[in-house]
Amino acid sequence: MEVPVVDCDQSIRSDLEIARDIDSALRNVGFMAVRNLGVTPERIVDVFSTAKSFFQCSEQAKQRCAYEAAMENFGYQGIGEESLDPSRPGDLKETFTMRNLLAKRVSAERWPTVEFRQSVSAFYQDALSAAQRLQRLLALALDVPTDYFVNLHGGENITLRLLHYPAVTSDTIDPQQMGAGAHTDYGMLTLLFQDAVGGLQVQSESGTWHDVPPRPDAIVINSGDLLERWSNGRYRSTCHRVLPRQQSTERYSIALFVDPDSDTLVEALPSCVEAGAAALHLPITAGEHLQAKIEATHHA
Ligand SMILES: O=C(O)CCC(=O)C(=O)O
Ligand SMILES: [Fe+2]
Repeated sequence: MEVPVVDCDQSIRSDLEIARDIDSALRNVGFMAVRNLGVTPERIVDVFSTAKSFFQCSEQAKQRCAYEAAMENFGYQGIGEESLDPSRPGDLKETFTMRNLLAKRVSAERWPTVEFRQSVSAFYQDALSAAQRLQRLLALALDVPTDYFVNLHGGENITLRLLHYPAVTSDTIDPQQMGAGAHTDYGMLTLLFQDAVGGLQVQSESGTWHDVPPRPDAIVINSGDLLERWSNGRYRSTCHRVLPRQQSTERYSIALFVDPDSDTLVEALPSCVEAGAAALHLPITAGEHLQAKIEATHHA
């Protein structure tokens, strides 16, 4: 199962052609590597350097910005505090999560530094523009008005997350532990920026795991549970995981979870349900799905 590469360069292809490629990638794999979405390499380098400086701080400094509650979904979580696969022990990663980060909901002292906040905010804005471009292409593929998805994502559940997978030795970890346990993403889309180390894997329908090799020029994008529901199963919310960094180098990645506003009722779109057939799932509000998932995976 290869993750298809999709080029979004509008100067060489029409939106319709790009939308067709996205449609085919999300149908077949649920993951794609997307080039030319408009996030500049400089912006990406800057935010990775911000993430590195933060995770290199002392445990005490990081704990000053500790995550407090799933309802808020903001702050630092240390190694083992989350199991993306709740049947496994805690993930071998540390994270800094920022839901709705431009909304100034949390007080200034819960941010590591002013520079950190500026760097992640600038990155967030660029990554969000890229996400909105994809949402408009998906609206074309799914035959809804251009801004259908953009309008349902005002930001209250859009979440930026910095991730650090430290190098670990096999004698100090539980053999059941993963960098990130097998899971599907909860919302509409995830944009994932990864460094050159690798470790992300996607699962095929037969259960086999396949590497998603890092590409310096592409963003990894996958469809989540709520897009699977909107599309009545046409797009897959593919299970994925990150291997632990055993006896090797550490890894950094950054994810933007593009999740709908809580009161959005997510139900199969007419273009995805055959005439006379029933939809695969009952309608659900985005808020109930997202909150239940977050609460099921957090230990602390
Ligand atoms: O770090 C990665 O490559 C993937 C992380 C991930 O799948 C997630 O946080 O949902
Ligand atoms: Fe994920």
